[in-house]
Amino acid sequence: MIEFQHVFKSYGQGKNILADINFRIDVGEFLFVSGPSGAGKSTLLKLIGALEPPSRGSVTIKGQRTDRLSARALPYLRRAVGVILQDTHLLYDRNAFHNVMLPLAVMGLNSAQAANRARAAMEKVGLSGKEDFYPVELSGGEQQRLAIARAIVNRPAILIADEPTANLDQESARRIMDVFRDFNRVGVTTLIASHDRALMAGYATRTLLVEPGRFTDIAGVRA
Ligand SMILES: Nc1ncnc2c1ncn2[C@@H]1O[C@H](COP(=O)(O)OP(=O)(O)OP(=O)(O)O)[C@@H](O)[C@H]1O
Repeated sequence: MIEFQHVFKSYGQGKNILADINFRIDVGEFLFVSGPSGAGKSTLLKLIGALEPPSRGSVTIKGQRTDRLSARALPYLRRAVGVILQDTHLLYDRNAFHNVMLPLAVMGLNSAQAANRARAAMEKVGLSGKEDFYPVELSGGEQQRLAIARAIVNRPAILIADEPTANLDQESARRIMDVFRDFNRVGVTTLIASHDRALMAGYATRTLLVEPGRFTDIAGVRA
């Protein structure tokens, strides 16, 4: 499903953030991406989402090498990965429903089909009834769930999230994690970068530990 072979990543002329990374992830796994700030967790997730190319080595997602895809094929691969970045990138001048509808604009669905999908996505994250709310009218946890709804509306096979529970209280954080767990239970491969090991222990079964100059693949949630 996801395979890294001898992956190196640097930005511009800078030093390697990731060096000689190798791992495989099977369909349906739930992984915790851990490590100190600035070590490269977000970079690892961006390589999986085909948002950044590797500097060297190969990243294969669903049987396709991201560095060998044409500019036309890349958006199709990106649609297989639901991405929730640290900055949720919600559009603040559109209501919740229209934020979720956005990724469907390029899918060729008619408007009734698209609206049904968007409503279903909002229901799955517990935001039914908030369709008309603007992002500023939602709590931090609700904004995160809205970002998740937008990420899953295309029914991606892989979900990656960068610190989705940062700045949330324990209860809201658990609620977010339960949303990910429910998607994972229906087969979505899930990777979450977090600083909250205790929280992740209830969900993930494997840890990718990204430290400066070191990468460790650990069974269970540790470190
Ligand atoms: N687009 C970019 N251009 C140049 N350098 C970058 C870019 N993105 C990240 N970096 C650098 O790469 C390093 C790793 O950043 P990354 O965001 O992957 O770390 P992280 O482990 O996710 O950190 P945090 O936990 O603080 O989010 C940092 O030194 C950062 O400054």
